[in-house]
Amino acid sequence: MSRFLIADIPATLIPSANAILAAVVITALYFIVPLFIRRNITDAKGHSIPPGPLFRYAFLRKYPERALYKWAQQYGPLFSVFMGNQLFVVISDPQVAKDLLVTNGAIFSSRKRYFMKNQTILRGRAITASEYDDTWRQHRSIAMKLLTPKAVAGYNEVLEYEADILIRSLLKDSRNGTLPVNPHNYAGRYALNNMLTISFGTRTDSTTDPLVEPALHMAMEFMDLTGPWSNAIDFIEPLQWIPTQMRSRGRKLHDDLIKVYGAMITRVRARLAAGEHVPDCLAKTLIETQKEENLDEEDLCMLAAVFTLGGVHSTAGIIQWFLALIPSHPDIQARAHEELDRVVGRDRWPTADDEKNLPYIRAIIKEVQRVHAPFWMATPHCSSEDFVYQGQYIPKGTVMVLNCFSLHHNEQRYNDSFTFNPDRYMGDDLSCAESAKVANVMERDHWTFGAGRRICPGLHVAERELFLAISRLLWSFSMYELPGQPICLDEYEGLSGRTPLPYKVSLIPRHDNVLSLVEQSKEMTLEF
Ligand code: HEM
Repeated sequence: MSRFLIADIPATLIPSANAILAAVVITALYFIVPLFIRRNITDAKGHSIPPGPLFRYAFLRKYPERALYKWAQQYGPLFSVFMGNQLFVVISDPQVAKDLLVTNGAIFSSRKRYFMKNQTILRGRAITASEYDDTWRQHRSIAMKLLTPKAVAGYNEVLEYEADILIRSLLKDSRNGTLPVNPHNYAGRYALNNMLTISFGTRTDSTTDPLVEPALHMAMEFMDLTGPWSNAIDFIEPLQWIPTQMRSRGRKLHDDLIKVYGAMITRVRARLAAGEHVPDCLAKTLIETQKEENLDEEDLCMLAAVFTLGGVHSTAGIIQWFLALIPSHPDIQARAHEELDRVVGRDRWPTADDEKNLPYIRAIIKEVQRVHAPFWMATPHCSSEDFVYQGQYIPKGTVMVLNCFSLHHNEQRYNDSFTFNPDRYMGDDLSCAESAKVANVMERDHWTFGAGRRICPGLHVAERELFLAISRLLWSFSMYELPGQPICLDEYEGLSGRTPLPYKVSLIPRHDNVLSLVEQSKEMTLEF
């Protein structure tokens, strides 16, 4: 039997070491390069996905809106970018936003099953994490019943009371304006109490109440873990299989939400069972309709939690941005004070009824929302069917991003868009909810609450809260930066919901009636 020896192969047929090396490199590149370089995707008719940057990204962690703004200038109002294997399409033009998210809302209203937010923390629940399906419709419609303009009118007394308490706590803790304050916990407790009242019929009675810290911490942790661009773990699947710190934080947050809000649901249930009076609130509605609506315990917790997750950090963030901005705009502050003195006078607080007569205050609030929208990328939607828009292909499963930063700095819509200028909203009498429905999309005030079928269901209550807090802050105080401590307006905290870096502000009461009015409002402790 003859044996085959390498030596028998003609020398010309034996690959050289260089050729082997080249083959290995080419094979490696064949498999590795696509992991880093975008690929074109076309439909059967040859339509390509929108243009976009050459590379794929694992995350865009710090200030992603700045990258989106640059790319929008380079690639146009509809561009695409790959995060790992996930295709993102970014909308930076008002008409495109309307055409896709509103007119074609049946196709562009789902949510991607992000690993951190949707799968780990909220487990597909809490409205915001549900795909566009019957569960989402059912849960959203339950929540909406508590958030209609009529329902909000019913909470007016509570919201006004909490606005009094906000002013009272600031005045007290600043020793009538002699000490500077960091507004973080005050704005946070104001928004938290409003949401606790609507969700559980309860409130916290001081900034040191044991619920304030965990509730604000969970809201902050949620914002930090759920940035739509910030987590490599969302886009690189193998990272999801190993026990990383991110994964543990996500799981812990899920467990904490169930523990804290589950205990509160249990408390409401026990009180109802004992025949005690429980004010009308989300938890009561959920418990009473649990069987009929076929909700399990986790649905209850997550639905109750989403009001504080969605409604605290956002509203409190805008109040903090307002207090950060206004001291460096003394002319704007003076005009607001003049309007309040003229319309409301100095003997009483501004109330919700005054809103229509305070156009400049309304304009300030809209302008703060424009220049400091808490969510520069709103909450991304996801397409549930293939779609071709103006010759560009958007495959099913694409993450659709509303690029609010670019929309809010569109020079055609907002002249000198990087300047804080409330005057641009003078003459705009519409609420944010009304403005979201205007026929000419170039006249919409801003995109802070998102767009289409997923638009924020809490916008009526948020608008009322913001009006009461901001009009009363302006009515009560003159606001100043501390000498040598300018407040930073460019940097911020939060990978999803943005809040200013910690700062202190000096709040000087404008007149004696501030003191006498707050003395009339006592902090109320509710039995819970
Ligand atoms: C100034 C305060 C607020 C801002 C800026 C804000 C902003 C947003 C944005 C941008 C979205 C995503 C919209 C979209 O997908 O197109 C959203 C969704 C949502 N918001 Fe708000 N929000 C605020 C207050 C509230 C409040 C007070 C509540 C609850 C009472 C709330 C509950 C929700 C819920 C449940 C969703 C998910 C809706 C869905 O997926 O169908 N938000 N919000």
